[in-house]
Amino acid sequence: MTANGGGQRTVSTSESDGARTESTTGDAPLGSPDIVDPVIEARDLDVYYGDDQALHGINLEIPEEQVTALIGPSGCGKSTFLRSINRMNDLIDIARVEGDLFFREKNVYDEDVDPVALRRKIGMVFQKPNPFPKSIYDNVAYGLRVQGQDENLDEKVHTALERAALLEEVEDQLDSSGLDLSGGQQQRLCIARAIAPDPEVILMDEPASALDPVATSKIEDLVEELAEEYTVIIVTHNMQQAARISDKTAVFLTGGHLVEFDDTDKIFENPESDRVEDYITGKFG
Ligand SMILES: Nc1ncnc2c1ncn2[C@@H]1O[C@H](COP(=O)(O)OP(=O)(O)OP(=O)(O)O)[C@@H](O)[C@H]1O
Repeated sequence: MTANGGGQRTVSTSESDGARTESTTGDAPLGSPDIVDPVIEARDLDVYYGDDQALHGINLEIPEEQVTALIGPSGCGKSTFLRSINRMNDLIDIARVEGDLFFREKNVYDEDVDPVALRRKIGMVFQKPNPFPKSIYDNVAYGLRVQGQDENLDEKVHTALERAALLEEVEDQLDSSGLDLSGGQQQRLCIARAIAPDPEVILMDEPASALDPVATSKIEDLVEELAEEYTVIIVTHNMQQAARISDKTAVFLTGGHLVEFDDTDKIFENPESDRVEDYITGKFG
């Protein structure tokens, strides 16, 4: 994978309200609310798989401690964008990133960024629950041990399970295999594993799509709770889910373009783009 860490970028700061307004080489999506001190910032981000361009000139600022939903039809690049944030696309040989992706104003594609350290700060939860074939305790402790964060391990494991709304259900069986839990519990275990190292951002790629309605509802409640402490970015196919749990919504449309980004209520009640309105109202996609 290659990346251009030195994209063109101009930033001006409005002194009146402290909000940043930016002009870049690419177009901002419609809507584009002023985000003060964004945690994640994409500037003219292009992603290619071989010769195929999956994302075109993405400009997006993600606010702190809110839930941002990424929605759009299949193949529009939602997962690609999510994976570019913590460099999971590095694991795909033919993936190539151009443009800038900042985490707290540091370009994550700079040469001095260690992707493993980055993923501690920007954790990820996948569509299909993927616990390790280990005990519940060891699933959560795994990342902490690898990172040498094993002082007060019991306390950290308990805290992570509690934050993932799983502790009550498993506290008497921490030595049992994580694989013996239900699908919904396994997904909450994966969330506990992701938050144990105390990240700032949690990326979620359709975390409830493999779950039944009750388990889905628990994950949705949990996502809203997590946003009190973490910045959550969630890909979902389920528009009702995006409307229920997110504060901001980014709409990607076919061809890998980010068309509109705004407060979730605005996107669902009165979007700027006719194409977004057609998508939201089910006319395509
Ligand atoms: N590993 C890969 N190798 C080659 N092309 C890929 C790869 N992953 C994704 N793509 C292509 O990139 C484009 C965007 O895919 P991506 O999975 O990011 O879309 P998506 O919006 O998340 O789709 P879905 O909602 O179906 O999961 C698609 O054309 C897809 O075929």
